[in-house]
Amino acid sequence: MIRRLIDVVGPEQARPVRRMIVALVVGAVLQGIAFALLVPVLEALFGSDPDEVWPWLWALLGVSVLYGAAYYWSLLIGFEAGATLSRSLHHRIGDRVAALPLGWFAPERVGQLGQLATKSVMDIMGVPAHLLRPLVTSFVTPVTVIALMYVFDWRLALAATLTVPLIVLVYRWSTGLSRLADVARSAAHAETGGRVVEFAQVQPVLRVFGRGPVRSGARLDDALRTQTDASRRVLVTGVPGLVGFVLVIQAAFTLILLTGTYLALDGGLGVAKLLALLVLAVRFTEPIAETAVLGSTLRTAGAALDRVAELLAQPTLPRSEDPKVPDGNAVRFEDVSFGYDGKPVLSGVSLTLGEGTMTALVGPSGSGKTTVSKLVPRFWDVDSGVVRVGGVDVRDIDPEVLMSRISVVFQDVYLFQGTILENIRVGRPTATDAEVREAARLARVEEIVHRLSDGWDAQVGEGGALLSGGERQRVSIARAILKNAPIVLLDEATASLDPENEQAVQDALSALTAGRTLLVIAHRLQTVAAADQILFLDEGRITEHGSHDELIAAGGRYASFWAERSRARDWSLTGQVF
Ligand SMILES: Nc1ncnc2c1ncn2[C@@H]1O[C@H](COP(=O)(O)OP(=O)(O)OP(=O)(O)O)[C@@H](O)[C@H]1O
Repeated sequence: MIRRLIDVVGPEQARPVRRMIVALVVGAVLQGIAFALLVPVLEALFGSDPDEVWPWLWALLGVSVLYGAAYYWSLLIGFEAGATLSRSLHHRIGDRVAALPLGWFAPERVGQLGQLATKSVMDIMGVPAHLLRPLVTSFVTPVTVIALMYVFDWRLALAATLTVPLIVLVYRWSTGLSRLADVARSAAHAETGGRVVEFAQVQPVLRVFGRGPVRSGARLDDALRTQTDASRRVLVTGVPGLVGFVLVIQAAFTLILLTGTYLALDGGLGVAKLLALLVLAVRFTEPIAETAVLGSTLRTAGAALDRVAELLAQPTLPRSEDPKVPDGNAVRFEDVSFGYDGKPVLSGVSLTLGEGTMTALVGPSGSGKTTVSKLVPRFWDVDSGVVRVGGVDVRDIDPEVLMSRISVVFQDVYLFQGTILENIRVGRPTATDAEVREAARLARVEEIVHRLSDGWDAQVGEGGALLSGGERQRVSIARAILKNAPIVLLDEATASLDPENEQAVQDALSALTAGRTLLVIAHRLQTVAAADQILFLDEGRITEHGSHDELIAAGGRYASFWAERSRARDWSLTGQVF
């Protein structure tokens, strides 16, 4: 646990943790010595000359004062270590997150990250202040006590030593039992959390289809039942372990008691010394018994450490040692293959997006269109082949330079809590107010602003919840216009927009895309018709490419698709139609 903690906080922040451990060990040894001094104190008190007690009493007082000082010192370091730990963990998590490839940020990961930066960090912060002390004390104090017992009576000390392996075994057995049940309970908690969210999200769909909350309610009920069962299992499996551990400690004490009584009856041990050693034996077992209740807290902290360690071990986006500057803004894929977690998605894709031209990418759902667009800004790196921007492998371009050349407009637009202007300014934080307003005008965001009661100061709500889908996309296009990057990657909205919004989005796009290298994942007839070239992607391969006329003349899948869709009135190039 301590080694994992030091690994996670990093070597430079490990010093306060190490100092804390030293303070705790010193404190625990002094505590053990103070307990052991009770033996000569009691012996002297019950002996023939009670005055002999004074030197021992002074020694006990001295050790107790030193123990108090060590305790105070460890408390101070504990608080300092907790604060340093939280700062260092947040920095390390933040640095790693900033260096992770953009593809890592799937929605579920973002949720986990929130948990990690709050709850897991809190759990780890508590380790120095609340866990290290009992952990160190429960080990070091009994060891000191046993070692000093050997000074007073080796036979009783031996009896105490013999109980140690048994205590360790039972401790391992009891924590092993609870660990399995704890894991099941954590999984059940997570599942219930997910079902509660689903239960809330699915309400509109179920009610619209007249089903009521029955099905998802049943799933939630199942999850709650599993959670209750898992919690009961924690008790059922945890309690025997706990009771077993307490019993073995009692047994250890009884063994020492019996040995001592036997030795006293035999005349080999004085009653005063026996009493004193029994007091010592109590001090030997007490700290160990206290660790029994720490099990679940220890596992929680251990799990938090594992989660943070896992994030810190995520590979970051490799940066070139010798970055090159792209010459121009054409984009080329050369024999690119790529897969997610070993599952191939693109194989042998070669394509060219000429500088200042528009390319429409069409194909069935799941054929890999979005993946193609995400390889350009290095959301992921290719498995084989090369993606080039301006003739340079994107892996050899400084990531900031690469991103400065690319604007991305996805379907799922995220807006920050704030005003519309603040949201547009994200495109180029150094832009003047006039530039931001001009971008807003070109993307037809001005019209939205006029409709809102607070005008430009209106808040968009978290995630842009107070705007419609089409309006959010217009704000996102305004951001891209303000950024003024020469390469634009655009995932055209599949969701139907009302005619007014649709026209506004089209106008906004025209303002954004004029004269740029444009890759558009096309879903609308007019977009495909306007493209300089069309690429047809099927199962991760470009199966057809050319202009609209060429592809129609070739009579391939694009042509049949075209014929079919031309018959339909409100058509779209989404996957279901293929
Ligand atoms: N982050 C990811 N992790 C794992 N698999 C993924 C990920 N993103 C996409 N995939 C898988 O890769 C394949 C291609 O997905 P992609 O989104 O590129 O297709 P698409 O042609 O854009 O589909 P659509 O038109 O439906 O958006 C799909 O099978 C998808 O399930």
